[in-house]
Amino acid sequence: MPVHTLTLGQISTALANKEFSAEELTRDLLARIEQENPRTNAFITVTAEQALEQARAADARRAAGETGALLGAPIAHKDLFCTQGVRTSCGSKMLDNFIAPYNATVVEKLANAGCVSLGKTNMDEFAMGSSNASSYYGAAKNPWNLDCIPGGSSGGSAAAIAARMVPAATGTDTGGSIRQPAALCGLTGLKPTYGRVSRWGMVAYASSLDQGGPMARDAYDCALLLGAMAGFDSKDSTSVDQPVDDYLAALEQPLKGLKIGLPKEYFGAGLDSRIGAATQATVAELEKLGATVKEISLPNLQHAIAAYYVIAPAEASSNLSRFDGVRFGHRCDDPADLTDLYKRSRAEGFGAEVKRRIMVGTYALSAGYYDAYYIKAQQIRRLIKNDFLAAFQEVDVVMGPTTPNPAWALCAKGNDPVAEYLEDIYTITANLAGLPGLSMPAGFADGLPVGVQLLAPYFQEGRLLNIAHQYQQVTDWHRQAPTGF
Ligand SMILES: NC(=O)C[C@H](N)C(=O)O
Repeated sequence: MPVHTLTLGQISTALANKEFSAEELTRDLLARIEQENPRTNAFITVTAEQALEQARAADARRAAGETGALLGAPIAHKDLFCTQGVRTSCGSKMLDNFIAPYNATVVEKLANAGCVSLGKTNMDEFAMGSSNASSYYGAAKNPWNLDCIPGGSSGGSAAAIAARMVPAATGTDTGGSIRQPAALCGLTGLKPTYGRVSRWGMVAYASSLDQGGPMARDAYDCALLLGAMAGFDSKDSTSVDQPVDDYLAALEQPLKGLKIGLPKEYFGAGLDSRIGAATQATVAELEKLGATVKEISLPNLQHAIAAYYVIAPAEASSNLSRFDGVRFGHRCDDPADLTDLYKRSRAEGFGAEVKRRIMVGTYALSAGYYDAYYIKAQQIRRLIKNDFLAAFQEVDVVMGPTTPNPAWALCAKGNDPVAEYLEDIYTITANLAGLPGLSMPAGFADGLPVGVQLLAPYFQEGRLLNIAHQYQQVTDWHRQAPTGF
């Protein structure tokens, strides 16, 4: 089998069995990226030399007797994780010239585990979007249909994995940015509990919502990666000091007795009926594995988009104020004075969607409107969290579609930001409540992948991976590859 078709788990076994070296594997995948990246635009930067160096180091560590499962494992990083000596653009002209002076904790942890990073993946500008269309570097394309979006904002990571350029990648999820592109590209993606994975060196978008996590083809690979990414970090004040579970061991637990809740609000108007049917078929499959299913209610779901699109822009307007043309990033030519420098650097450096959110967020936080918008949104957030806490009194996990629709045509929603915001309806509540969520492949609609989402109580990532893994033992949606890749 060509190496690019292997999952991370298969690669790990093959490297341990010395079927190939990390360096040989890396060379093959770099050639694969050279061939497939022009069609998909999944990578913003390919770090060939550094990857080969890391691969040789992994081979040397193995020769010296080390046996780690990720020793020599190829990955890619979403381009908002700081990578020392490598451009970290956040998909923005603003950071097109920014070479990070240090590694994000996630990057460091995966490198220490022996991972080989092949490069930095495309994304919506500053992670604002659900299509990857707002990237300064052009949209990434969905390998299942190159005329469609791969989802966003971690669209480049999703496209790179679906196109078999790399078996796994990091993503970040503020309102669905791991789970939605995973769903639209036929992948498995996990947003951990808020605080589970360090955000040090992860460029901030909306700090009370952002969380990094793994994207891969199956739950096994996500478990492998999450085990290396998760853990307390004193450099991130939102990091939670709680032991990391053995996610690989959790995979094997039988599902007998698992109680699944299906929120009735998930199956109303706006849901593509084919995705509704795929979700029901997934439920039936899990019932066969011993789960029981119950209808539940999340009554405040209807307010989630409105609340999110106040809170996220509000936090973004604050976080992005640091990009002022003074310390780093884009600076306009020949500024007349300091005000002119700020104004023109920001006007030139940010794209339309980022500007829209800075303006919305600044408005929502302004003195006269703070109570009416920001405080109200925070109150709704509490109601949404309470809905979940009540649901988890009755069931172990909440399940539903990841997205209301499959991937749409590139630019189809270009002039209608709200239409794109509505695509986040099922994913943003996990961020508002801080809960872990996973999307797994569950079928197709007209040849485009469809995902099902599982949500669990805080720090039960192992449970989510367990359910997805058991489901993936009896289904093969996750094994399908897009035609031509
Ligand atoms: N960053 C995310 O999680 C994506 C979400 N659609 C947003 O634009 O905020």
